Amino acid sequence: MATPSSSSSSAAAAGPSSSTLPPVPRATSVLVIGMAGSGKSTFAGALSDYVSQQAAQQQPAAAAEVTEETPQSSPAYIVNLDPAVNSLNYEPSVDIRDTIDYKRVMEEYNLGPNGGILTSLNLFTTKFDQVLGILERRAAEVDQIILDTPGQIEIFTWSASGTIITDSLASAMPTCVAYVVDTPKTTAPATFMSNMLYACSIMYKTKLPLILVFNKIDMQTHDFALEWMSDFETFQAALQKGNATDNVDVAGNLSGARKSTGDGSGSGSYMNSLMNSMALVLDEFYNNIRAVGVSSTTHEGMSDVLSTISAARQEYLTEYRPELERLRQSRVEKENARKKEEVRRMMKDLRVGGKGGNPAGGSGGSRAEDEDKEDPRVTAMMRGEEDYDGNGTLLDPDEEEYMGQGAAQGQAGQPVRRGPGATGGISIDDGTQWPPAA
Ligand SMILES: Nc1nc2c(ncn2[C@@H]2O[C@H](COP(=O)(O)OP(=O)(O)OP(=O)(O)O)[C@@H](O)[C@H]2O)c(=O)[nH]1
Repeated sequence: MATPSSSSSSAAAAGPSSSTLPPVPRATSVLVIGMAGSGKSTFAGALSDYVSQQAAQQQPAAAAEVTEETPQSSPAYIVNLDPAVNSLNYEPSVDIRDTIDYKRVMEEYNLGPNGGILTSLNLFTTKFDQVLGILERRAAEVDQIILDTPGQIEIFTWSASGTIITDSLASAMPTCVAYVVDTPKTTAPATFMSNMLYACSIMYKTKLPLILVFNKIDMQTHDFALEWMSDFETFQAALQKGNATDNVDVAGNLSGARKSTGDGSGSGSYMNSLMNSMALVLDEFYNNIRAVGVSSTTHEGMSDVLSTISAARQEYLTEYRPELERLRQSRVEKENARKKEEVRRMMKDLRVGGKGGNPAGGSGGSRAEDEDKEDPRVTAMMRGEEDYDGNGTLLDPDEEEYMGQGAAQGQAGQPVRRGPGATGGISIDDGTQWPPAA
């Protein structure tokens, strides 16, 4: 839930009105990503329920002192992006299954289950601009927009459609990734390390604030994970207790079949030393990452999740958004420079063989000087200062307006004809003719 303080700081971070980005909306979008069965859907539904309960509790109390500026909590908005899910523990506001029939996609394209999910997501992404339009409207009314992703993690994280969805969302509103970890299944050092490397790669790829959500803490506390992340030596000690793939219970005892050899090397010594090195590499990741423990079934830890989402929103505003703004600005500048260069080349071409007049505004100076000068008409058109019909609408060549424009430039009120059999050519009002007369 975005707190009042986060809302006001969002407005401040929205930056000057010259920003090329849309204003910062009230909502934060949360992309729920995680390994199959980690509890993504259960977590998405639980988060939404929790936000609704909070809203219900807060609103009667706030009713007496409500002003127009008071931000009100409201239920989250959920998007289901998993086309293959059978049943959900929440009612999605937007559901990929309403648009795409995953089983039919499999039949039509002769695909297996994963190919079917990927193709369904690709097809859905072609409509994502419409979905984004809906989400942008909703972003003014709710605090959270939760997106539940497909079960197979790589279908979303390593596909073009996943990237398009993530990037579009992140350009429209504050966005963070909630990386859901199945805590009871992560007590083996090797599984833990794999999960952390995956989370790190997602953060690296999306560049978005990431929250590690240790789920299912009703079954297994996540304290061991926090300890491994904050103290390298405890992770090393867990490795030395035995094979890296053996589970370590809460008290640090091995629960796997193979027990420690007692010599401290463990049976997979190459793997252990590799993981030792990787744990050191991940140190920087651990130092800066936000981690929370939650039970999606009992709602334990949900309030921590909400405050962590608020912190992630702040990180988006202070780090991701300025970078996005800078990239947009440089893209706009490059595009303007490209257009300017094209116009300059076009004007140069028009001068070739032209009679006397210089459409680029030259007036007898050297050619190099003329090339550097801007034609005021062109400059005005590029800046949109002149009455210029370049509004993106395709002009119908048969329409009067178009013929009229030609007629103004053609001979004796005759429209200019182009293409095969054209006789008029292009005439510029200072007398230059293209193509030049033979
Ligand atoms: N005990 C407990 N079980 C949970 C919790 N969260 C999810 N589960 C269970 O874990 C199983 C998988 O949960 P889902 O929400 O379907 O997981 P998912 O990641 O969305 O699954 P896929 O999308 O199919 O990969 C279900 O049986 C849930 O009931 C939790 O916090 N505690």
